[in-house]
Amino acid sequence: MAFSATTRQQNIERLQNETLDLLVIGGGITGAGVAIQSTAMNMKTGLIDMQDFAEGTSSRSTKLVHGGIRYLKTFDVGVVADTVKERAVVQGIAPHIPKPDPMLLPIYDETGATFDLFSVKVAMDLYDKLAEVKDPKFTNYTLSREEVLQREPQLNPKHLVGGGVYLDFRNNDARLVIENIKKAHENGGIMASHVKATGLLHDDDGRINGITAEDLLTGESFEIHARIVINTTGPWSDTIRKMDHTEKYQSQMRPTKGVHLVVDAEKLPVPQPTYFDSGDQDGRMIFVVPRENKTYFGTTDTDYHGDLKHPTVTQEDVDYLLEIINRRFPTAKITLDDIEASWAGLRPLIAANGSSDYNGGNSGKISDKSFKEVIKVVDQFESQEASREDVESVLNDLESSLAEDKLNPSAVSRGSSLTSSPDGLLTLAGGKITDYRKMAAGAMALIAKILADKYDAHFNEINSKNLPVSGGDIDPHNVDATIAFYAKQGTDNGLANDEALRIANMYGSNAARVFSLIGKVEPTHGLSLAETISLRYALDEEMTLTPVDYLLRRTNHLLFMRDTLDDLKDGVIATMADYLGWDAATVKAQTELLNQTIAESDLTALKQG
Ligand SMILES: Cc1cc2nc3c(=O)[nH]c(=O)nc-3n(C[C@H](O)[C@H](O)[C@H](O)COP(=O)(O)OP(=O)(O)OC[C@H]3O[C@@H](n4cnc5c(N)ncnc54)[C@H](O)[C@@H]3O)c2cc1C
Ligand SMILES: O=P(O)(O)OC[C@H](O)CO
Repeated sequence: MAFSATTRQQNIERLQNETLDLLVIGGGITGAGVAIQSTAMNMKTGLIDMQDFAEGTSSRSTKLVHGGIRYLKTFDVGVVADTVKERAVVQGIAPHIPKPDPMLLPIYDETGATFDLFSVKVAMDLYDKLAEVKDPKFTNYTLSREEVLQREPQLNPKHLVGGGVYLDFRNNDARLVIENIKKAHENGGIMASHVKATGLLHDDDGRINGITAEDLLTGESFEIHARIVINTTGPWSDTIRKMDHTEKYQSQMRPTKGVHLVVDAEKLPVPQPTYFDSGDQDGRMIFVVPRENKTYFGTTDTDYHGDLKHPTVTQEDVDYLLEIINRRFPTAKITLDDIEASWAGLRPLIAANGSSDYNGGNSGKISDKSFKEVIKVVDQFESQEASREDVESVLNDLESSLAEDKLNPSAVSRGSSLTSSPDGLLTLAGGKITDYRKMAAGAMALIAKILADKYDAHFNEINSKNLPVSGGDIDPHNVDATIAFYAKQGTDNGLANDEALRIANMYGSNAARVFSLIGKVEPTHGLSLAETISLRYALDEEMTLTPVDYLLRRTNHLLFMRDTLDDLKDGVIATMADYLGWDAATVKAQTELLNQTIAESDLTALKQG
């Protein structure tokens, strides 16, 4: 189904002229999850993102679907229970994306270790129980020191006492977003990238009924009218909440930066995803993940106060991660020059969140600071110096005692928050990619209630656990055979087996649409047939507007194919220029943007000192 640059233009015109039931601000995984469910319920839904879909945190994660076994250490069992159960749900609705990939957790006998051999078994058993893992292929087990070293001989043997192996899933985060967005579009949603919410509109009763927006590609400003507006802007959530120009809204977000670095697999060969303590007694655990023929590792977890759009990798981040990696893999001797790619993302942590509140309602006592604010605003209310809304706003932003500022970033809950401002702006923030479906289902329950109560508008119920994303029409219990079946359509039409498998794995049940382009589009500008049909599909059906959209988010070439990227990029730019009718100035600008993105990713500036 066409979902192209032309579709974007048409959708912007529709957003200007039609009143929506629901407008979603933010096209990361949280907004995409709301949009797929609201459109499945036949709500007239619009979604805008000021960047490309998934260009925020949702393409900058550790690329896992996992419950966060380390959160058990901070007794955040609620988040783990909610999230780890969702692994199987996400795999069920997007079978071509998350893939089971058991994690090796080496245990070191050192001060501040998250687990010892006893507690890791307890944690893994609880993790499996919560996730209802029953397949003996995937149930957890422990390894002796020798068995761990047999698997990963490069690991430092000093103080190593053994290890655990438990099920988690690898993920393609940006692909999960775009497949939700595409399905929402297929359901009739009105989606547009590079459209920025610039202000909130209110009716005569002061209730939010839309936004002002700007098409960032043309500079055109316009209004979008909707019965309900939900803010799913992750790290930007406070920015939207404060657009009301009411200082009463306290910040609720505490973004922390996480960095990943990529090296060639030969530099750091790991047979499976590996997860261990930093060893710095900072509560951090570090992932080392094999992906394609690379290995990436991370992450840092540092409070962030900079530009939300462009978190960057600093020398300090690199030093922190390399020190840990070279200590845990002493023969690897990874240096800055070995880094081929990198990415930095911002966790949209909720400062005052003791766990997830999918339908509102927080847990934990309130902090002393909040307690004083409550007393003050109630006194002001009683002396008519404050309104009821003022009191409600302070209550809305209570800071739980569990998340005082002094908590170190890694101890802050990864739970989510669903709140409603006094003017009716909904905000769904925090959480993880792994529980995006559950977060959205909670929000949809509230949205459906508001539409019924306020507008007498009723919509069909859905079971979002059975709502496949675009490309997800695959039996989740028979993925490999189905992917192989799809791939055969590629090899039958002249593709090499590895090319056909890459396309089948990437697009799932949409692979047939990609392969159907063979014979209709001819390779140009030196691109292979496989790359040509993949790029054409991205342009026709994935609202791909720039080479960075394609090379970083629709595919992961920029991160995991750095060594062949230079042979590819000019052909991608030239082919897009033909398709989109770019003039020389646009080609130059897009080339510069791509080169700048690549230089930022491979840390050219740091390497040049
Ligand atoms: C380092 C790191 C590792 C992680 N690893 C994992 C993991 O492996 N597994 C997991 O489950 N979770 C992981 N997470 C958490 C997960 O990535 C996030 O919880 C999730 O991506 C947040 O998605 P979101 O849609 O809420 O926010 P975002 O993805 O940031 O989306 C918000 C969107 O809103 C848009 N926006 C902002 N302002 C406006 C505006 N004014 N108008 C229009 N659009 C606007 C932005 O452009 C952005 O695209 C990780 C997070 C980090 C930082
Ligand atoms: O929640 P953290 O701090 O473990 O960071 C996110 C991980 O890297 C993957 O979810």
